[in-house]
Amino acid sequence: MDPAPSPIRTICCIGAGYVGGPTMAVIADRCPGIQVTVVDLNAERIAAWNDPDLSRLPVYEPGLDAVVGRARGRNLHFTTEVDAAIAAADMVFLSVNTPTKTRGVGAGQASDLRWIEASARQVAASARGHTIVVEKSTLPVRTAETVKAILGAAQQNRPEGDRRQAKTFAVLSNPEFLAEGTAIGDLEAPDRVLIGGEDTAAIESLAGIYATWVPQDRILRTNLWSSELSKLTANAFLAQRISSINSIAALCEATGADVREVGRAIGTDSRIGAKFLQAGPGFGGSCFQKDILNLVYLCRHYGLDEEAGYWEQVVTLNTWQQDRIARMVVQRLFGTVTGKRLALLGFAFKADTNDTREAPAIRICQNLIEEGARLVIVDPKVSVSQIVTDLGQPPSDADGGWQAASSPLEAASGADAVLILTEWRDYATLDWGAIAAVMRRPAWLFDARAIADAAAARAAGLNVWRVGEG
Ligand SMILES: NC(=O)c1ccc[n+]([C@@H]2O[C@H](COP(=O)([O-])OP(=O)(O)OC[C@H]3O[C@@H](n4cnc5c(N)ncnc54)[C@H](O)[C@@H]3O)[C@@H](O)[C@H]2O)c1
Ligand SMILES: O=c1ccn([C@@H]2O[C@H](COP(=O)(O)OP(=O)(O)O[C@H]3O[C@H](CO)[C@@H](O)[C@H](O)[C@H]3O)[C@@H](O)[C@H]2O)c(=O)[nH]1
Repeated sequence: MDPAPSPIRTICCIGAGYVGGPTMAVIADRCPGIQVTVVDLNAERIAAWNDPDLSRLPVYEPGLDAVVGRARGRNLHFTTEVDAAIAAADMVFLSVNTPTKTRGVGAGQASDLRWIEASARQVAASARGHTIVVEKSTLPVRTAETVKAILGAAQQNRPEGDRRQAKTFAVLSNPEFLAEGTAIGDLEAPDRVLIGGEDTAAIESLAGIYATWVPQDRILRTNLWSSELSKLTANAFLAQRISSINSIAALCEATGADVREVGRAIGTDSRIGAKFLQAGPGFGGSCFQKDILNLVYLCRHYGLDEEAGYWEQVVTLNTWQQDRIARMVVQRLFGTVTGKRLALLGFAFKADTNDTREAPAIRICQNLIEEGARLVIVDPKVSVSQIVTDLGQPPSDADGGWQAASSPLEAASGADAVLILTEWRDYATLDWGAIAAVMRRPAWLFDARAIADAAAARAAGLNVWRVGEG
């Protein structure tokens, strides 16, 4: 029989990123009796988490500042002292990055697990007594085997004569389903919490933490492999819906149908559901593409080539949608954008985040830069230095260059077109009369999010293209 679950008093989370930071902040907020320490090798990031000015946290998420403000210094700590935090912890979350491999076997598809391995080795070296190790990162199915093997070697690696208490470990999978921009709401009221494992006491220790604020029927327990695979599968299904609706958007444009009407018509079927049917410039973010490619790689690894091809098509269609939008802009601007000023509204991969990882804006901008356009980019949360990194070139006013603007009106000044790429709420209420007045005619609005007031833009004399509108 498994021993009774022991209450958790100290948590260490390795990785103070978009997941580690908000997730641990909510746990600390909801469980004042648990000391939570978030560690990272990146000293700059840790300093930002400790910044007394809560508007300067390294992750922008609505509501995060209030949660951090309540818990930080009380039972929520951010530090670079990784080993000490692991040694003090009853439970260690691994919340490190797992990007797609860029070289070697599986490059372009498989997950790069070097950070998971390094953090597991650090836990193996620094843990004391019994430690529950929780995979919070998104991982290929069966990664827990690797984590267990590394932790298991901790005992064997002990120097002879080491009389300290033996180290023991339990490994759990507890993937995170938060979406950026709504992370705090998702964490405070999740659809479900998923815990995979073999050790019942460990599972119940972790379930006990969540049960502080999550109803029991939303805490799902599975085996390790189902838990790991469920995370990849959830993202694959969500991304598949976006590629599906984007493919229909193109057909709507060609036939006179309207993708929003089609979305509403199919979304009211309770078997389909209304969510994730917004056509747009393609999905971005650090997860969807990486996780589907990982699924593709796993299918191929297990000899399931047809399945691999099926899922791969979701990513292919997404890239096609981004290229299609850039091509369409060029085509409508008389086949050339060389030397033309184009205002780009929104650079983040979705609204309410400063994250630009895999943002569709990056590829669309690169395509337009390649065509010689002069881009003027504005985003309420993305820094100029981030855009420099993403586009791989500093601002310039040359053909094939980009500059930053501080408002949509400034970006539109002298422009032939405004292109909306992120659905920031402010873009729904832009003053099209004022914008049209400063643009060069004939002028266009290309609304890849279908968020702007198209009637007002048309009334102001702009030509309007909206994604999915025939
Ligand atoms: N971003 C999301 O919305 C989201 C949602 C659900 C799941 N995930 C998954 O969660 C994981 C983390 O994602 P993220 O967006 O927070 O990544 P991130 O890059 O923002 O953060 C990861 C952090 O881990 C740190 N790190 C790496 N190795 C370390 C080590 N050995 N010791 C200490 N720190 C180390 C890095 O410095 C970095 O700050 C990924 O597997 C991702 O797929 C992400
Ligand atoms: O109808 C829709 C919904 C989303 N998107 C786009 O899809 C991308 C991803 O959006 P979203 O899923 O809301 O944000 P993420 O933060 O990437 O969250 C996803 O990826 C996370 C990381 O794995 C998971 O935890 C979440 O459950 C999953 O929703 C963004 O570019 C959105 O603009 C659309 O184009 N149309």
